[in-house]
Amino acid sequence: MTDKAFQDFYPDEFAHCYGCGRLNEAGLQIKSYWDGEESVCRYTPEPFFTGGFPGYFYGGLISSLIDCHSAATASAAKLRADGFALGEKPLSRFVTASLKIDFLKPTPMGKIIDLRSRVLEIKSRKIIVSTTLSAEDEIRAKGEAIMVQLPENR
Ligand SMILES: CCCCCCCCCCCCCC(=O)SCCNC(=O)CCNC(=O)[C@H](O)C(C)(C)COP(=O)(O)OP(=O)(O)OC[C@H]1O[C@@H](n2cnc3c(N)ncnc32)[C@H](O)[C@@H]1OP(=O)(O)O
Repeated sequence: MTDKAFQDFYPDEFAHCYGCGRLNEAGLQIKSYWDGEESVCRYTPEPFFTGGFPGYFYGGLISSLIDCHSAATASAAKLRADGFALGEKPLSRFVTASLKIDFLKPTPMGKIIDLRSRVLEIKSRKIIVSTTLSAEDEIRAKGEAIMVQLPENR
């Protein structure tokens, strides 16, 4: 058992992403954890991440959160599928091959954003992750990401 996040187990060279890199001081530094078969991430948007209407969250950041949480979920799911626990070996790095976002309802600023992901498919280097983004207990956006594991030599 560990209270560390998935992103804490990325090797340093893969820890500079704007959304999830723990070594990117100007980044969002999101943190993802297992909750049974789902992964979770909680984030409160900074006030300047406002979208086209005051009081609502910028859609590009919604996409970023879903993207980075999905990538971390893919990495952790691969480790788990290979029979290892978090911390037993560094996570493999997955990158986004495809990302589809449905914006279902506006997302209010100033509220905790709750991301939940499930793995739909693991096939060799490819993992498909489905994610919901909620605020105030309502789903505001959904995403489906195709994540591909970087080959060792990249
Ligand atoms: C320190 C060193 C760092 C070095 C980092 C260098 C790289 C950094 C790059 C990251 C940047 C920074 C990080 C970010 O910012 S992540 C966000 C931005 N993402 C990127 O920049 C990724 C750019 N794309 C690529 O590098 C390649 O296209 C990847 C690696 C994704 C796949 O190319 P690769 O040749 O490896 O894989 P493959 O062709 O054998 O496909 C494998 C499987 O995936 C399926 N598939 C693929 N694409 C799609 C698609 N669009 N829709 C649906 N499915 C797709 C494909 O059908 C197959 O499935 P299946 O047929 O087996 O079922």
